[in-house]
Amino acid sequence: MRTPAGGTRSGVYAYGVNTRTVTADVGLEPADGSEALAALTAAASELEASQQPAWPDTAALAEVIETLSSYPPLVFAGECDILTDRMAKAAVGEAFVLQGGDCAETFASATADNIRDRIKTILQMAAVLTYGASVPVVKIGRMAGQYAKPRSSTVETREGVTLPAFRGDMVNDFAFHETARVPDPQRLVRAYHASSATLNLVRAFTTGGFADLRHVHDWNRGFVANSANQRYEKIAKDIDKAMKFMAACGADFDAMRTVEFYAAHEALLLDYERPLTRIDSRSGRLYDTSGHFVWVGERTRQLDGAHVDFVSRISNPIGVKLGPKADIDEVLRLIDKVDPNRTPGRLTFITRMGAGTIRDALPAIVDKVTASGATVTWICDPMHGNTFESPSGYKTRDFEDIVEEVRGFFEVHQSLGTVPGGIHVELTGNDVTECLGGAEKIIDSDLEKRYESLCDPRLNHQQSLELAFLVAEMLGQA
Ligand SMILES: O=C[C@H](O)[C@H](O)COP(=O)(O)O
Ligand SMILES: C=C(OP(=O)(O)O)C(=O)O
Repeated sequence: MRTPAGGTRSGVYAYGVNTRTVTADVGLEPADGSEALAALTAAASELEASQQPAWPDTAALAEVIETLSSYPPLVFAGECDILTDRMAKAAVGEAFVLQGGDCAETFASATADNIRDRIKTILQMAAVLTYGASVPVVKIGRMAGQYAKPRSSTVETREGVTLPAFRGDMVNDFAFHETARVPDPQRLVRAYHASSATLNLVRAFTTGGFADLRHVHDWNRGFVANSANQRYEKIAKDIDKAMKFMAACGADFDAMRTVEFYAAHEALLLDYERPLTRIDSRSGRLYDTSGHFVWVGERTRQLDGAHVDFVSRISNPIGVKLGPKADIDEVLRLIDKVDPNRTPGRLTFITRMGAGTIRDALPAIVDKVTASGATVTWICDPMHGNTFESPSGYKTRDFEDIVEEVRGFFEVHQSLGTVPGGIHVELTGNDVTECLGGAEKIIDSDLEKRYESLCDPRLNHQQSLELAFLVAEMLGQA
């Protein structure tokens, strides 16, 4: 798509992302990405894409894809590039990444209070981690797009009735009846609007004064006072002292009222991600404008599959999940495919091995990747390798296992001289009872009290902060 030279700058062009329909008019001949975009679209029909819904109404789907293609980008190419730089810093220990948010966002829970509380939790965690790591924390919400889920089974059976599995609000409804579970492409459009509203609020909260470090520190003091844990108290007191010292030195706290905050989700539903992929008019490169950072999951990272092909064609920073059975040759080929130019910050491996497995499974992978000369960012997801069914029948995780996997992650990297670049957690700002343990000592019989996740169990507000204090200790010792 070449655009005519001369004229005035269009708003869309100014942010560095061209839509398919908007022609920028800026006196420059922007790079042409139309061939790359056509190839990306063509790959849609050529490659096997796992974990996609069987949309019953393909004409309705085609209309929705057209609609999404005409909508404005949710994020901008320039923002994605900044995040790539931040991820590059995390790869070499000059930053630490905190990715967190719901397992599965829902349309109903995209409320101002829920979004505020999740951001608040992430900001509180980030303040503690910044102190522990003594480097900037890159804050990334698992939000504004995390509406689709890969499933172990295509169906769910309850009391002898078998229906299609719930695949996330972007696909079907959680209610267990036949019509609710039929994949409805209109939900892709709803997901776009819910993501747009969420991002709007995220941008307001993170730039409008809510994120002021002084408030965040006060919230943490409140948490520590209630927790009565001396280890956390010590860290909070140390942060207090550091802030007083900074104030005495004349630090401008007003300049710390805003924070950078990025949005991430699994690039699972290609019928959503492809139409939101746009040409960056500065460079002609493609960006998936549905989120700043997108990742490919453990179930969809086939080398010759559509997901890996898709992310290899876009220029966002990319994550790939690696489970305990990840094959090292496959991992090296993934690097060649997703990061052929070895761009710092481009590729993040999010390892999710399990607390009992990480010390055995991770070293060989990190070692071989390092030996290959590639620099990737290593992030620990201590959630997905530690899920089990409790005696009362809830899918849960134990807080101790989660902490233990992060501890193993740090130990492995320390022993290899490589960099533990961040953590990726499923969390909520609410007081749910989904994961066992933590200072509140949630036990199996508590799970039913407030189990609200529609898929996997999340850390609640309190458990999330505890994790941050414990990881800050690990960072302090690293
Ligand atoms: O979040 C990850 C997966 O979508 C989830 O663990 C799959 O859950 P299932 O095994 O219940 O399908
Ligand atoms: C599905 C997820 O994880 P994984 O691909 O690691 O199982 C997830 O993070 O939502």
